[in-house]
Amino acid sequence: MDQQRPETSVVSSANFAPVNTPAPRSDFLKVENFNFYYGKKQALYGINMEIPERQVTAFIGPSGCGKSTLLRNFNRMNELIDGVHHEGEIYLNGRSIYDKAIEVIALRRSIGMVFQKSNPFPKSIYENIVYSLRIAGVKARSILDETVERSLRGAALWEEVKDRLHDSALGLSGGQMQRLCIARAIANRPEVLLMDEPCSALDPIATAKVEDLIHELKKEFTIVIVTHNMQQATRCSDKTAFFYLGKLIEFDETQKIFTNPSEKQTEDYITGRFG
Ligand SMILES: Nc1ncnc2c1ncn2[C@@H]1O[C@H](COP(=O)(O)OP(=O)(O)OP(=O)(O)O)[C@@H](O)[C@H]1O
Repeated sequence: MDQQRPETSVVSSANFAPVNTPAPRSDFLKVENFNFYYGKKQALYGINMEIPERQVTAFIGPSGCGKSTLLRNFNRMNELIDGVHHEGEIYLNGRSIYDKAIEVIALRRSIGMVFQKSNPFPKSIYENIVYSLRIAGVKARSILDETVERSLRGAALWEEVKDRLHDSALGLSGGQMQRLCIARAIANRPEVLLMDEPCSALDPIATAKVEDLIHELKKEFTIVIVTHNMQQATRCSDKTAFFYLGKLIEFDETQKIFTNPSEKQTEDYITGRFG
């Protein structure tokens, strides 16, 4: 999918600030009449939404309402589960992610994912970052080194680890490991970054660092974050989607959702009356 990246999206390796980037698309990720089933159990019902480019979109809602299921459909991760099927469409930058010409591995490179629990490989910090480049056969030291520095700077981790790049990633703190996983995801220069409760295992200081990072990263990436933390949604996101029982109840500007929601169910949820 790399050929779909705008050619003008030149990135400064120092701060990831885009230069001469064209106007962002309001429907960069587009979900159309989407239903999803685990076997006979339907988990998502008739989802329609347009996720804007280079903004942060938060998914909120009570446990089991389908937030992670939708997130995992964006890079077709759910297809790894036996017996699942879907109806409807998801488009990335105007192109169906189910297009037969699209390789799922390339799609997952374009749509990176960071999980609730950080999952670094039991390898050095350096090797964690260059892992997918090595699989792709990249050998040039200069490219590998540049990718490591760019990605670690992008994940606000470079200064903390630049002198121990060849130490095990497992020796990092929990917050550093999570930023390493973000660095690993952005090493592939994805178009979208999916984050499934990325701070739920972190202390408040590490959480604040990841939230600051999200603000920086949205200059370059389209971000979708699942969170149970209402304050986090208000601090980090531009738009918020509220899900309940597999349905998208309301999707709007974050400020509107949290100050003047249109739906009673949204209001009940954000005021803590259920869920
Ligand atoms: N692998 C699976 N097999 C069968 N059912 C599943 C599977 N994963 C999720 N489900 C079901 O799909 C529904 C939606 O789950 P999902 O994990 O997407 O919700 P969620 O909103 O992300 O929840 P949480 O906030 O607790 O992570 C739930 O009823 C859940 O039990």
